[in-house]
Amino acid sequence: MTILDKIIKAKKEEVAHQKTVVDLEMLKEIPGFNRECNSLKANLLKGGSSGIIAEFKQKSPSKGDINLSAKVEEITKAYVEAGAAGLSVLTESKFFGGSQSNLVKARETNPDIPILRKDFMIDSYQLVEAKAYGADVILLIAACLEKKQAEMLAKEAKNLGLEVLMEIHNAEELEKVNDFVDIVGVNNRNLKTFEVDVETSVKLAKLIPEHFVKISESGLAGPKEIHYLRENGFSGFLIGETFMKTENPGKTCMKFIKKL
Ligand SMILES: O=C(O)c1ccccc1NCC(=O)[C@H](O)[C@H](O)COP(=O)(O)O
Repeated sequence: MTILDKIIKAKKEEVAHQKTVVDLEMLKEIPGFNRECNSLKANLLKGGSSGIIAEFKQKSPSKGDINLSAKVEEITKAYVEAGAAGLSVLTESKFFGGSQSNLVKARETNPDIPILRKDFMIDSYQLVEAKAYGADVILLIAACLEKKQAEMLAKEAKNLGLEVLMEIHNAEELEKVNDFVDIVGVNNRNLKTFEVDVETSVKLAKLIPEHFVKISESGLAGPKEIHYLRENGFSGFLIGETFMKTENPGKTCMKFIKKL
């Protein structure tokens, strides 16, 4: 069983359980559900944008514990002050130590910044959750979804006013990118070996249709890589560990952005 298989198995169980705790109608009554979303796409395309999507990530399958004592309000506020174009908040708990409550807190602390709900989306229930708890953008991982399922989830997300980021790891997965997708993300992390290689982004960029906003994800460690990726057509850069592993993630993010 691959790590992705394990995550999706656990996610199916979690979603089934969650539906029995908070049903769809209850979710739709949460005030956040009727919010107007902030646009990550617009922020990434804005002149002078850092393009940095700064992630709140406390642990991961590849690195284990990263920063378990981190406080989401403090760090996301500092990321925004540092000039991040958007935030990414992990809500997957078992493998990444995330939570819905972190998403809610990040939203309350930072009302105007686009927030990506970073999770493994397999069911429309999770889209309603994402909207209600404060996300503006949802992630669809091509490797976890059938083509039809990806299209249905993307369409439903758009109907809720959310933006859609679809993540690919290879050229074959590009065929799952559909007309409802706003942003295509190339993940540099090989999910079998956990190795990261920026060349994955550069190679795939040439195959992604021009009209999609492109972001590069994972393993980004320094401004040089960001310049190289910009030269290759990327407008956004999703960074977690490089910031979160330091004593002061907000300060590290600020120093990083100043060097861009
Ligand atoms: O980070 C992992 O170990 C991981 C393992 C399996 C599936 C997904 C995984 N990461 C999700 C992400 O996309 C990253 O959190 C994100 O791109 C930031 O990456 P990084 O800057 O390397 O923390």
